[in-house]
Amino acid sequence: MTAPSFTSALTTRACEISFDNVGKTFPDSRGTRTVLEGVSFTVEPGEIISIIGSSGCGKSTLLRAAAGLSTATAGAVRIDGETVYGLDSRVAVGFQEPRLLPWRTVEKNVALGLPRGINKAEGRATVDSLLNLVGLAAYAHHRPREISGGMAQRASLARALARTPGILLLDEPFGALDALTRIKMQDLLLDVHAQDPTTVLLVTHDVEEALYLSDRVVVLGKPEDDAAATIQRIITVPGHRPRDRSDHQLVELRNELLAELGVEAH
Ligand SMILES: Nc1ncnc2c1ncn2[C@@H]1O[C@H](COP(=O)(O)OP(=O)(O)OP(=O)(O)O)[C@@H](O)[C@H]1O
Repeated sequence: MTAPSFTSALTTRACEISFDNVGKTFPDSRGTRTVLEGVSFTVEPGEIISIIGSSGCGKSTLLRAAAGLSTATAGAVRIDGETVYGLDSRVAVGFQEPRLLPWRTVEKNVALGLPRGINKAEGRATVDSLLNLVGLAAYAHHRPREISGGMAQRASLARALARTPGILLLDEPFGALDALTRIKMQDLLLDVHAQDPTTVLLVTHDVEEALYLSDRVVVLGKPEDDAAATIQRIITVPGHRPRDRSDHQLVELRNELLAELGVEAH
């Protein structure tokens, strides 16, 4: 199924985001603990990059630093060359939970993502077009409790897109959805990106999802158990989107990555 075309009143200008020797140290009961160290890579404008790695290795920590929700304790995150110091109007973030306001309708929740200062007519046109895009036009006046989890996640994606972000940061956005809904959401994200190719940085536990969606996959990991995590390798995914999920090259790469993450795949 192809999503209806998206005609926003606004246009996206995809940004570059770069990580320059990024590190993060947290205080803990024994003093401090360095979770991430020496992370350097650049996401080109319009590129989709996934970050994978075992649980607790620091994927969300890296994304939070990119979102300006926390600060890197070493190195810098830069958007189009400018260091990130806090929330940036060019960035939108989507999480595993839809985080919709329960007392607002779907339409009003999506409108929350609109950039400040946008005029009413433009805002309305953008929200209508996004609701169409994510297949929620008929549910515009419903409250979050009246729609399914998958629909709520689509509303959340629409809210992130309402900002026409130069960078879309997604932390396990489809992780809580059933397998079928997850596949539909992945294809929706690809449709949206094909129509308006913004820069996407996605954290996922799902190696298959990373390979299906991304231009490149960043593998985070720890060289030793008690060390900080850093980049193990960056893989350029073969082929072009939309990819064939059963492509033998992808299946082999998936098995190789799962083995690296400590899972034997058959
Ligand atoms: N605010 C914080 N204070 C102290 N430690 C933290 C804080 N946030 C994260 N950590 C620690 O940093 C490490 C990395 O956490 P993070 O959530 O980034 O990992 P992750 O790779 O996203 O994990 P998962 O895949 O399980 O979601 C964890 O050990 C976590 O306990």
